[in-house]
Amino acid sequence: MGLVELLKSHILCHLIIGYVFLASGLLVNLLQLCTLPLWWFNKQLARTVNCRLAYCISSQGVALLDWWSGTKCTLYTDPKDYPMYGKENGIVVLNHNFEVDFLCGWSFCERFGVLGSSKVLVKKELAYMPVIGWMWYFLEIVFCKRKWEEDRIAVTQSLKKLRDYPENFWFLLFCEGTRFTAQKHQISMEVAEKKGLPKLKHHLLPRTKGFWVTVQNLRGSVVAVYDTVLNFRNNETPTLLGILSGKKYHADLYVRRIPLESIPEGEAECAAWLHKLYQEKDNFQEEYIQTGRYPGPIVNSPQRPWPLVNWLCWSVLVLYPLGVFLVSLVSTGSTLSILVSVAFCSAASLVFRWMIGQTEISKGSGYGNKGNNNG
Ligand SMILES: CC/C=C\C/C=C\C/C=C\C/C=C\C/C=C\C/C=C\CCC(=O)SCCNC(=O)CCNC(=O)[C@H](O)C(C)(C)COP(=O)(O)OP(=O)(O)OC[C@H]1O[C@@H](n2cnc3c(N)ncnc32)[C@H](O)[C@@H]1OP(=O)(O)O
Ligand SMILES: CCCCCCCC/C=C\CCCCCCCC(=O)OC[C@@H](O)COP(=O)(O)O
Repeated sequence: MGLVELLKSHILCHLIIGYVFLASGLLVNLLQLCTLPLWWFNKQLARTVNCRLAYCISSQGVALLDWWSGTKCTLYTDPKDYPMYGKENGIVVLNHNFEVDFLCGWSFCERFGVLGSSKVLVKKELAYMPVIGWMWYFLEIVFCKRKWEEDRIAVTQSLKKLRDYPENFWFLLFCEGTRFTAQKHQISMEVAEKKGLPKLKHHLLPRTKGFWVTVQNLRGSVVAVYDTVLNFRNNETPTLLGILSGKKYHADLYVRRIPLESIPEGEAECAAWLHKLYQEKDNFQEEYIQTGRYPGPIVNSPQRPWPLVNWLCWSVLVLYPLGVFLVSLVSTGSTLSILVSVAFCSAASLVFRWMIGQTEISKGSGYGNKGNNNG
């Protein structure tokens, strides 16, 4: 292991990265809170300002993936569709097998200039997470309880609000509703059998209601569905802790652009369309496993330097006062103030570790398991 690798895997580096993320993130959350009065005077301006502020947070995740760990993300897509990416609103349908799929998603959003405005149908539990959950609130992210009777009205209302959003956005849907595990797969295939649907080898059976309600409510504002399949080379299953330790991975993303007008309007027809899409996704996944490639050519989608610039700026801004504080603490601080500071740093480290834990599949929800949500 070289010196740089050793440094990247050192806990002190992780603590510094965690401190920069939490301190800058909470500052941004505070700035977002200050934009509240603006919503009454100029809603569109408030939304644009919040997109820029959110970029300051999510692009730190991209900096970690692209610049710190050096992970490469390769895009397979039709070159004819490429110029449209980032220039129109799209619904992204992605497989949900990996702990860092959201980071790869963010990395592509960054490359196409839609990182600050990107949206997702996300489980309500994440709304309470400091920094990211609070940032999402100001981005008008759509939260769901994964209980349709309770979600139907709230999700529809949130989606309707996005119709006049002033920035181009991608709306991410993990239609499987939860991360892939062998047990959840087996249960969802039992459901597929009962419903007379063909079995899927690499995906859980998609939940169709969220997709239907999203397509219906964003029609006219969203132009296309981006069917996307994500995989990592060499059968790797990357983790956020691995990325934090500087481990380099190689992601391959397949994107297929489908015009929204080709998707049926009726609920049953739309559901059938989505089931067919997942059968096709399953075939692309199989092809990747067999050949290490997707259909279609690789298109160069270059990284931009802004996530790194943003990260360095925030690091200077929050590390300098920390340094000054630590020097004065060591030189003049009482034992009590040193103990309080140590306790505070330990609590912050625990919060950061807890946030990372939210990405770990082994700590995932029981949604989709037997006895849980219609399983
Ligand atoms: C060029 C590059 C392009 C792209 C780049 C890629 C991406 C970048 C884009 C954007 C990035 C933006 C942000 C990313 C950042 C972070 C996000 C990170 C993670 C958060 C994600 C989540 O939180 S996922 C969980 C929440 N989301 C969802 O659940 C969405 C899917 N779910 C639905 O749509 C649901 O329908 C629902 C949530 C709306 C309602 O849930 P409910 O459970 O009530 O669902 P249903 O009513 O649909 O379920 C009941 C029906 O399902 C049948 N059933 C029962 N058991 C099962 C089972 N085990 N599996 C499957 N189906 C089952 C049951 O029989 C019912 O059937 P019906 O016939 O009655 O419908
Ligand atoms: C330079 C600093 C960089 C910091 C990098 C960012 C670190 C942020 C730490 C945590 C980010 C948490 C984001 C959580 C979003 C991902 C969670 C997720 O993937 O949810 C799973 C959900 O779909 C389904 O849940 P279940 O599978 O049912 O359970």
